[in-house]
Amino acid sequence: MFEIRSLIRKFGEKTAVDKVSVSIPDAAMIGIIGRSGAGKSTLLRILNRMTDATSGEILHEGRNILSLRGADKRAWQCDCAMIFQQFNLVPRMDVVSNVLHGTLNRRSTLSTMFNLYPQNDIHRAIDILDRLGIAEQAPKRADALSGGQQQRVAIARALMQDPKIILADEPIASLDPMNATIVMDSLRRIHDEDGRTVICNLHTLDTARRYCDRVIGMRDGRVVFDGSPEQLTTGAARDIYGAGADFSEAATSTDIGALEKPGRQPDLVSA
Ligand SMILES: Nc1ncnc2c1ncn2[C@@H]1O[C@H](COP(=O)(O)OP(=O)(O)OP(=O)(O)O)[C@@H](O)[C@H]1O
Repeated sequence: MFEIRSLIRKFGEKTAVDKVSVSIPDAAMIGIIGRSGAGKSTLLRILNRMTDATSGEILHEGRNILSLRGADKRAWQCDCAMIFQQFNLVPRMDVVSNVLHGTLNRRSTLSTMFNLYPQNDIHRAIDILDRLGIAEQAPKRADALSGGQQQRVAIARALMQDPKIILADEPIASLDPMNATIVMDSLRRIHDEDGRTVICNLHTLDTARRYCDRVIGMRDGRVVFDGSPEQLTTGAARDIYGAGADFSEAATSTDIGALEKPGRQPDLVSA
């Protein structure tokens, strides 16, 4: 479990994250929603220590992770893998080498320079690709794959780090509905089977409702909603998006919502 306390991040006059306090239990599957500029990416980047906070604390196992330096900071970043909207693969490199990049933090500079990977790591990378249904793509160049396949390679690279937490920043924003479903199914399965915490920034309500056990809504840097998908009514969504009475859920939905949610009753949504 980790606890975010009074987290603030300012960019000049702009407060991107404004006194956010949230507890994240172990093995959680959480969706963060909110309109563009609400502070979702900045929050995830602070969690992973890619961006510094202006003030506040993130407590984990008795330590404030915002104070970690050097090897301790790198160890935290290993425990806390990040997935991005644009996949961030090395396009001209083959798939398996991209996945092996997930081990960079624990390898020597020399072995990295000469692309020398232990046999065990190569087998593990292929096993992870197999788990994600793309083992046959292993020898191909990353840029020869579809967007959905590339995002699964990025997930495989994250799993190579054996992280406790996966932070996914708009992981399906560049994908068509079918590939978005495959990627979200993969993240949910990783959570269910491995007990890893998954925190996803999502810009569509239906995806958050369908895949997450808890939804956090941000508006102007603040947390304005924190509850179950069932509590995320149209009225609550209207508050999060700062919309008027003419707020339409369709504007924040993909076709994923049209699919039946596995093992759940259809969501009852009322204003
Ligand atoms: N490096 C930066 N320099 C200046 N301002 C920034 C920087 N990063 C973010 N911001 C500002 O902070 C606010 C929050 O941005 P952030 O990207 O966290 O929002 P978001 O909810 O993730 O939006 P989106 O879905 O569009 O990515 C925005 O007003 C943004 O312009």
